[in-house]
Amino acid sequence: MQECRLAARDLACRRGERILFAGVSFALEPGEALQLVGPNGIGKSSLIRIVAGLMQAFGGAVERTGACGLVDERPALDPLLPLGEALAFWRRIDGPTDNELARLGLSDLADVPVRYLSTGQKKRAALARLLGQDAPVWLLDEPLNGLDRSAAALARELVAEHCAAGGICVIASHQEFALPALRRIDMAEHAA
Ligand SMILES: Nc1ncnc2c1ncn2[C@@H]1O[C@H](COP(=O)(O)OP(=O)(O)OP(=O)(O)O)[C@@H](O)[C@H]1O
Repeated sequence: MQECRLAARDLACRRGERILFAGVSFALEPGEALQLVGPNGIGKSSLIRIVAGLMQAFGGAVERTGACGLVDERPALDPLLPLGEALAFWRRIDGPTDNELARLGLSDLADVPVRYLSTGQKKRAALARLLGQDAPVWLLDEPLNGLDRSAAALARELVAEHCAAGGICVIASHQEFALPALRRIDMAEHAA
């Protein structure tokens, strides 16, 4: 696993004219995970996007060592391509990987265009892409949404394995995660 660290100092976020949150700080070392909790609209996804570098913070700073992989509701897979080819596109960039299709129970869907996949199958495909990416910092926005019980159990297992291997994970989720080194931030405590 590539070296990794992730820290946020006094982060604040503004969307439109509204300050969503302020004063969010954390520091994660290899093997540690952070769960963001709080009601709908409090700013969990916004915080994930700031940490991913997709949105500018209104205040504060993020320091990250190591590549990050993001899973949110928009899988980075070409909707027009069969799933196998859509993942192969990334494999050409990320390098060869173990058979992540099989791990996610997607082997039979390699020929199905991404746009025809169900919600849960798309989420599994996004997790397959994440595995292939081999990034030490995982940013997971509602990773269990749409997954059936066994796929949700697998996703939790993947997160636990990733942390056990020295990775870092930030998870925005309303579901419980049981991890040895899990911290929680209740975003409601930082609402501005
Ligand atoms: N482009 C935008 N301009 C203004 N406000 C926005 C924009 N995008 C999102 N918002 C608002 O920012 C707030 C926070 O949204 P965000 O998706 O970060 O919340 P969340 O905590 O992840 O919610 P959920 O639990 O429903 O996923 C919401 O009130 C949303 O309407």
